[in-house]
Amino acid sequence: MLQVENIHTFIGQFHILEGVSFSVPHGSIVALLGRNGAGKTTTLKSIMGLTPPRRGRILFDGVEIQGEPPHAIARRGIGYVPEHRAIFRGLTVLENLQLAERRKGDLARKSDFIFELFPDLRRLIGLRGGQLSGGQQQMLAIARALVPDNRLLLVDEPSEGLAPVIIESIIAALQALRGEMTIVLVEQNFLMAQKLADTYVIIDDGKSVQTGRMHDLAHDHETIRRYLGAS
Ligand SMILES: Nc1ncnc2c1ncn2[C@@H]1O[C@H](COP(=O)(O)OP(=O)(O)OP(=O)(O)O)[C@@H](O)[C@H]1O
Repeated sequence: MLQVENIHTFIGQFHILEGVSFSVPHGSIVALLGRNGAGKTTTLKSIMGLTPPRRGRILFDGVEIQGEPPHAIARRGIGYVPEHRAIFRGLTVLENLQLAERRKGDLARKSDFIFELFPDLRRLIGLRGGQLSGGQQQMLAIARALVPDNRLLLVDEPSEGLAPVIIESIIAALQALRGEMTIVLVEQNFLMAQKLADTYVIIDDGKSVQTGRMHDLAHDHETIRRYLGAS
């Protein structure tokens, strides 16, 4: 579904991505792993056109999308759940969801599906974003990406700053999306990545250095120590 081919991305004069390549099969969950500052967020932003790559190709359903503006890339059916959630704190849950509509009636069409996945959001519908807990904000951020007809979700560090029990509920929700959505997940929490992802891509110093099956990585202590800095 998604093919990232040797992309190079600059931010200002800084050469941040120096060759990132990976592919995302339809219906799979792919985890982008790597240390802080390795380039995982920049990879997601490059796919979305927010920091467009200067070199390389990005194909979505076989069509080159690099160089298109972010709104055009989103309209192809790619949803972005950014780091730190970026919900509108002064707007209600309902208003946050309404703003995510791409076509009139999107929310009405999707609301049963969304509230089945996140029952808490129905109860919280009138509260402002800023009144929600971190976990509830994360659920809203994911729900927002489900309002329009997206087929691919790019989710950046959904576990960040959340308690283990809340992380479990986010894992369950993303697990429930399997089959409906193809997902690229950036995650520092190795256990979360391990529970969700089919395959992994390790990004180190702006380059993709290793890919494989997530199941195999869990036993590869040398790779984990070298690139992820975890025991
Ligand atoms: N606006 C910017 N200006 C300059 N350098 C930047 C900018 N944004 C990111 N970088 C640098 O690009 C590199 C990659 O950052 P990126 O956020 O993609 O890493 P990451 O792997 O997602 O790590 P983290 O988990 O810390 O977000 C880092 O060295 C970061 O300092």
